[in-house]
Amino acid sequence: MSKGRVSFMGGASALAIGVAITFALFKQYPLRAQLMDWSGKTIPEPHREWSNRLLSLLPSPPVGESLQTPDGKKRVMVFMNGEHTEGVDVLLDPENDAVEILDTLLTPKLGCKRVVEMPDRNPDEPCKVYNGMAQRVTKVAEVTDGESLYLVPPDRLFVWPTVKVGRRVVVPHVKGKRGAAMEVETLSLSPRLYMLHNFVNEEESNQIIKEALEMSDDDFKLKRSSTGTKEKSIAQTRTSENAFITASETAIGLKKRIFALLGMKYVDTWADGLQVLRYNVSKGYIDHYDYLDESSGQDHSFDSGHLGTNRFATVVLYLNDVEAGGETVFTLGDIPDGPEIDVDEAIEQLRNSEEAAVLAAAGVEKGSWEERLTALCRTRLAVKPKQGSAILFYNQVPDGKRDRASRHGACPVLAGQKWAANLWVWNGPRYGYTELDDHGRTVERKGLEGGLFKILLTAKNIDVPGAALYYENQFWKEWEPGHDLRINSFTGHKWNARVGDTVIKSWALSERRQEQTILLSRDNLDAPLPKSTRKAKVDENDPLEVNRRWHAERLKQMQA
Ligand SMILES: O=C(O)CCC(=O)C(=O)O
Ligand SMILES: [Fe+2]
Repeated sequence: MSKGRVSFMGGASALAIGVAITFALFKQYPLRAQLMDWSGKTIPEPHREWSNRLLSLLPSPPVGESLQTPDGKKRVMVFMNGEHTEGVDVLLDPENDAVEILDTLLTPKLGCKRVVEMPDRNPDEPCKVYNGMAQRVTKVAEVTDGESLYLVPPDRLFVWPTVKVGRRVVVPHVKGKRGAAMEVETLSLSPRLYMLHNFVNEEESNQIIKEALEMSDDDFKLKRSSTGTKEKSIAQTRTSENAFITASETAIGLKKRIFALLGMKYVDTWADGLQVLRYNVSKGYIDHYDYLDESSGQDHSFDSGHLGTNRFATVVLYLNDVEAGGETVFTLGDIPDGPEIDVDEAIEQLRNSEEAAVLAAAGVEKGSWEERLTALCRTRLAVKPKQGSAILFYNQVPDGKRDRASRHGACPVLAGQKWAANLWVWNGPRYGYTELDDHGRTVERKGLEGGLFKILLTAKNIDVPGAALYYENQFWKEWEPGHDLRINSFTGHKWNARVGDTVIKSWALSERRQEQTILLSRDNLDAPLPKSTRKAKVDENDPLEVNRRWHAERLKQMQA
């Protein structure tokens, strides 16, 4: 709330709006705050210019104040996306329901507008209106008297409001196979972190674990993570085993449920695959950000605060109960009570506790990241896994910029085993499914109109030694004769085979058939084999080579 800018005025006044429809908006109640601009100057009623500056409008009603809603009207508080202060008090008239233009009326009044001005987009496009359960509302009939509404700019996504820690909201519209009601509980305001109670049931959890264990495809099956490493080596800072489940009925059901909870329409390419994680004793994941670096690629803009796309929200599903440890910790998060304990002191405390022996027995050394993280897990904002629950947090703030407070890690397991699954949801098509348009905006790759069709591709090399498979210009995998590659692909994808730098064969997948095979053999090449099939020696530190490795790794993850 913008303290110091609040003034009160008596009397009542109604704002006439220049539209033929008679929604009663901004009715001023006795002792309610007046409209003012950023400088604190009161805006005289006849001259109210509704601009972005007016976002500092009104404080929430004083707690405990009860004001009667005039007969037949609905009284709501309207806030900007993700906010819970500086809302405006609005009266809606259900009689105008037929008009269905809630957005158009509310938007200019709060100064809600596009975050990024685009020459080819209408600057006056109204903001979308959501209720506090992530449901889009367009008619007064869908509004409940007394509830809060949220305005979401046309180029942004709804973000769950953080009203206060401990607040619980039931979400009956998010369907799932469950007995008990699904509830969203606010755990922290910064980062925006929520506990999703009863989000997955036991049967689904077990099914996902089973599918991860049964997976045989080399690229997706349960194995040590290679995130942040050179190809084929394993990560030392992420010691869980991961598997990507991309297409099973249970995984897709969970993905859809997550999108519904976020208030988003389900689009497969707006999320990575469901990633199943298994952590044994002492295993964890160092604190990190889920969003990708803005400099990560030239062919995609990761700048989500502007025209690009990046990982927007993360949901971590807890698939079992963990005996000890295994929390998800937010190392920069606000802790509800008590002063923050300094890291060194926390490590000291840990070394004097019984847990130190557990870590030592598992080979965790003093001074290691595992030790530091375990210490932080005891002293920072941390969520204990509980079968059936999940957490949601946002990696971006409501205007799309990266949220530095979203840094988190997986605490080393201290007893038992932890099974979890995560979904990284993007604020648009994810990397690998995009191209940049004339404005540098990340858009869905052309040629994919009409919907993506998923293809399980088998790549067979009959007799061309030294070949490699490329996804457009990006290295995918070494592809030697006799070693079939199994790939999840989509219509519109372009693959090619190279020997050294020479493209010897290309394929564009256009057929909407589920299982397809591409064949590489000496007698069906597009270009002759280069003279020497011996591969050029690679300089590991060459920036292009570093970039190529990065792309190959990211793509493998995102392809899932
Ligand atoms: O396992 C967890 O609790 C968190 C995992 C995580 O942060 C990730 O996979 O990005
Ligand atoms: Fe993460």
